Amino acid sequence: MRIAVPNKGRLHEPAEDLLERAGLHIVDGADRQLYADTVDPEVTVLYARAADIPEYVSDGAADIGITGLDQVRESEVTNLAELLDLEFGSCRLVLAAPEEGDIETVYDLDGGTVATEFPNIAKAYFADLDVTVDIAEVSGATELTPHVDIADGIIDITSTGTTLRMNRLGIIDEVLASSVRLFAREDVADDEKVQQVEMALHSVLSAEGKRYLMMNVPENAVADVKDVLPGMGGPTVMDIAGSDDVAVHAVVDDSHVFETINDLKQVGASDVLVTEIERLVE
Ligand SMILES: Nc1ncnc2c1ncn2[C@@H]1O[C@H](COP(=O)(O)OP(=O)(O)OP(=O)(O)O)[C@@H](O)[C@H]1O
Ligand SMILES: O=P(O)(O)OC[C@H]1O[C@H](OP(=O)(O)OP(=O)(O)O)[C@H](O)[C@@H]1O
Ligand SMILES: [Mg+2]
Repeated sequence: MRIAVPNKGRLHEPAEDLLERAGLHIVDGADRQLYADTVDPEVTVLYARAADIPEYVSDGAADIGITGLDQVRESEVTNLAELLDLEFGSCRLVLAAPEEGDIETVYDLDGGTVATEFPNIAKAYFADLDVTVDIAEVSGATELTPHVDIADGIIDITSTGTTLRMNRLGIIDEVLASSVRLFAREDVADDEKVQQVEMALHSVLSAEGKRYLMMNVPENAVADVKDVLPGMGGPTVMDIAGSDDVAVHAVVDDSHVFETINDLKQVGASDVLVTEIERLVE
């Protein structure tokens, strides 16, 4: 089973980091530039450009891929199944035009030209709205094109909005909200190995924003402690050898930890430990 992972650019590091945290450690292979082994002898990594990954998975060069939804849509391959939203690389593909120009809605672009690195997404977007435009395909610096009379508007990625602002371009419409996805070729999506990888990555996402609380509690205060804990399911209660206290363990949302610890102290808990959770398999 082969996973295609971005080889460079902004998605490379977070994608590798996620595999690491999921326990799918990458072992230095002979040629890490192209392929790498993982701790699981049945799973290898293929490093590829973010834009090529959907095609590679579709064609069988890899079985699973990690890349942006924008790249999956642009590739127009139809045999992929999305397994997970990996919740990084979030951005929006937007239609934008010069702020001081006379283009205020998408319909003002009818008969005009739009520059983009995403010609297939752009064509589908305008076809849907029945707006006729020429698509000028560019490979970067799209934001410049309206200022050098190459295009009337653009469809491009924005995240902080800095680049659009610097180029005095205003957003007219959102074309696609994107983030990085885990996807597999449909014919292998239900395979055991694919499911195992999905579960491993999912467990990392599930643990995000959660904390593990451990504390000692007098036996007669356990009911009060349970009332205070907002955690998932009931807490785990364990005897402590040679003590009248019991140990209570629970998983709590990070956003509730501050308040919960104060409440726990009030009802008699002591020696409260808060730790991070690496993975959570539900
Ligand atoms: N602000 C952003 N700009 C560009 N891409 C983003 C942004 N935020 C998230 N992404 C995601 O990252 C993908 C771009 O990956 P790519 O490998 O091209 O990275 P890059 O950092 O733009 O590298 P390159 O130097 O090759 O342009 C996009 O398709 C999108 O899914
Ligand atoms: O809203 P912002 O935070 O400003 O981000 C958007 C910009 O980032 C990307 O460019 P990138 O840095 O990838 O350079 P590139 O055009 O060379 O790919 C994208 O093409 C936009 O230009
Ligand atoms: Mg880029």
